[in-house]
Amino acid sequence: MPLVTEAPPRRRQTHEPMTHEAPATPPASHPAPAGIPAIQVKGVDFSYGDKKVLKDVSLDIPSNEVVAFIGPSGCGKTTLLRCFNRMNDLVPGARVTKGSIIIEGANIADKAIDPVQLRRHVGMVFQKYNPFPRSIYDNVAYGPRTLGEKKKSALDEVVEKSLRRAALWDEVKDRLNDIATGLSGGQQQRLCIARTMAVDPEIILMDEPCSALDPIATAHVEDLILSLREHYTIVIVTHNMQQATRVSDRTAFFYLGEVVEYDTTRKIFENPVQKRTLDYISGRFG
Ligand SMILES: Nc1ncnc2c1ncn2[C@@H]1O[C@H](COP(=O)(O)OP(=O)(O)OP(=O)(O)O)[C@@H](O)[C@H]1O
Repeated sequence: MPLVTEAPPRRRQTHEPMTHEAPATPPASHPAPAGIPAIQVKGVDFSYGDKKVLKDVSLDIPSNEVVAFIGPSGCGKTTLLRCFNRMNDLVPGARVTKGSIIIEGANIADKAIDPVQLRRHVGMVFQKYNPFPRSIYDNVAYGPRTLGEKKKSALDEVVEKSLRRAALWDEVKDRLNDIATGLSGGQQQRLCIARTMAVDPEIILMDEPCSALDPIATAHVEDLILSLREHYTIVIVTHNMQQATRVSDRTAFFYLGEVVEYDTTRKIFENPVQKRTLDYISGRFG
């Protein structure tokens, strides 16, 4: 089903719409047909109060790719990421003042879009892992339970599937009732990714997901990101340019609220067109 009932179906037929009417059956993942971007950003300006922080940003994020946002601090990467699931709605005075963001063929600013449903389609993983102080099982089962799933067998299934997808199952299968905050940092971040996946999003936003992790835990999460591309579209904000080269298919370089250059990651890092991109990736500023 599409995000809004009046739009023609463009993606998964079984997916719950982002409008208020929720179907009873949990959806299955079906990536968009090739050629339809998962996210289209068209000429977006964004302001916090009267401070404009994004200026005429346009880019298409293809389905089932990993797209990295890079650029110096304060250039608007996280702001754009948080536009994709309307997290900025929670910030007083924050708003898109021009342009549109299209996900699954629907303008996500449309009144028919329910932000809660939108956040099911567009999940988010934060910089600082933030599991609930409850069991490993309960963390992953939380989303499906909130959506009304009560059957133990169905919850068991989604918990196992999500933990397997997060490459964590083998490490935690014998202690699912242990408190989640007792896991290592890297395991907690992978648990948060499993929790995000448990409600079957199509897009996962990651805001510097490895910045609080040591190199080994970072490597695990990077491997995970690469394996998840098969099922999800991933947008990752990172300050780590090696990480962008390791995990992403495309990279957007932001500077002072604008997208200076957006291309395949190889092109951005090996042969950028813009001098500012070259200066940034070669460490001349930032
Ligand atoms: N809640 C807010 N209220 C007001 N201004 C904000 C808010 N959040 C961010 N900003 C400002 O918006 C601009 C862009 O911030 P944003 O966090 O999107 O940049 P960023 O590129 O992600 O930076 P970093 O890499 O440091 O996380 C900055 O000038 C920042 O100070």
